[in-house]
Amino acid sequence: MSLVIYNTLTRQKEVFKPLEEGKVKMYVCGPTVYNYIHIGNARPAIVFDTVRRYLEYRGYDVNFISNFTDVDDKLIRTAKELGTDVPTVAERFINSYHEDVCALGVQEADYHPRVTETMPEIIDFISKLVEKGYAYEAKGDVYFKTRAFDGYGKLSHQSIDDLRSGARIEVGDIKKDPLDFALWKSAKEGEISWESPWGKGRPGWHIECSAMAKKYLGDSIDIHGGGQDLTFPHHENEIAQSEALNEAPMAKYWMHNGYININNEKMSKSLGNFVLVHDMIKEFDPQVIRFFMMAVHYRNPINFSNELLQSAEVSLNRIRTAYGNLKHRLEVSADLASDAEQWNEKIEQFKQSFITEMDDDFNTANAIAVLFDMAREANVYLQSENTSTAVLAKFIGLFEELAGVLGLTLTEEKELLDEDIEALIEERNNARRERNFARADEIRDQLRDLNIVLEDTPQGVRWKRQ
Ligand SMILES: Nc1ncnc2c1ncn2[C@@H]1O[C@H](COP(=O)(O)OP(=O)(O)OP(=O)(O)O)[C@@H](O)[C@H]1O
Ligand SMILES: [Zn+2]
Repeated sequence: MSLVIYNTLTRQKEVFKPLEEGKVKMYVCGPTVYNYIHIGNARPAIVFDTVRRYLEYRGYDVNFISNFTDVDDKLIRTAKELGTDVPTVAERFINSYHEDVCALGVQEADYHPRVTETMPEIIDFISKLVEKGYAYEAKGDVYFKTRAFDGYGKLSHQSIDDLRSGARIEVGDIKKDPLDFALWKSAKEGEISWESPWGKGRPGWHIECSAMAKKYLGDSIDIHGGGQDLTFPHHENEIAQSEALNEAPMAKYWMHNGYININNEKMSKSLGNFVLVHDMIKEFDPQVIRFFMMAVHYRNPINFSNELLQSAEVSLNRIRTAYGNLKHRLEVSADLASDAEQWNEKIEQFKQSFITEMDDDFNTANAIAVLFDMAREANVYLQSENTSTAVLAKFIGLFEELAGVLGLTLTEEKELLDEDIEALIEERNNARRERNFARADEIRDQLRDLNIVLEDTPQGVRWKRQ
């Protein structure tokens, strides 16, 4: 069986075959860092983190790049409102982005380039487009000449004539065609700006991704991803810029995640109907939030509600409980079983089913259903008193392996309360009095793993959190 991916470019599932065997070059459009991210913005972060994890699980060497848009109109406006400058706003929200998505189990990309550190490459890219006749300068701005690029509209499956009839030149526009878009914008008085052959200014939004993908991954990449709303115009424009310059397909597979809606309307900052990750993770276990996203196929919409989150919690707990019970049995019981081979085979089949589901365009919803089946079987197995330690360990190992591919951990990380710590210390004191040093050491190690250090003093045991 091989992995198939739904490609927005061809509107069908295609067998995944990377440009270079065993390697995957992947670029995902990242956030504009002028605010905390909402749960909708978290979806591409979680979806493409899972895509990356699964590709790695399947043995690919993945090079994953995701940008930060750290200068644009919204950042300039926010800086003004807060009475500070653009780099300060960007730094603050890049940090919060990392904190929020890290809580959701998202691993950092191999690199997160920023617009402000890619200026020479962006300016060079635009200059070459002007040289090749794909772009023109007008009053300090530079525009991409859309009609000069043949394939315009191929990603969003729209003809250039239809697009043109729907667009019109606004009053005051200096571009020649309504579909032309800005590659470079001249600076207004007092705005953050960079020197360029066209005077002081800053890049338009689309050009940054073309320049960064080329700089870090080369002219052609394997997977380009982002939210569905980026298909047009952002990704269409990226294709026009990159393919006009590089004369090579920008990406082989274009992947887009569906929306998180609220009351069937896209969650977005402009509509004001958003829930911030920053606030949500104070109330909900972030793993439950991740599970809730994984429970739906990435191309389908999700209508966000607290009830849906609560049911995700119940579902995740079913898997966690089975996993916890297996671990407990492994700790307390001897190796007693006889039909281990049959069970080992059964467990192996769960792994194959999980892979089959994920190979089908990363169908995490069905992959989770496999985890449920496995939890049910584990519970059946635990009903027998004669369990084999090898089978228990195999169940546990596979739960950890497969949950790990989805970025989930199955143990709830509860913070120990002071009373819990003191109770454990008391138990350790008793163990020592009874000369049960093995148990006493075990408790010390358990606390150390939770970053709690014990100090034996003449006045008794003292403890502190590290
Ligand atoms: N409701 C949503 N559901 C799924 N993905 C979304 C949603 N809203 C934004 N995204 C995605 O989040 C990523 C970050 O985008 P960006 O920072 O530009 O946010 P945005 O599109 O400006 O958000 P908003 O629409 O709230 O203003 C993009 O890939 C975008 O497609
Ligand atoms: Zn982009």
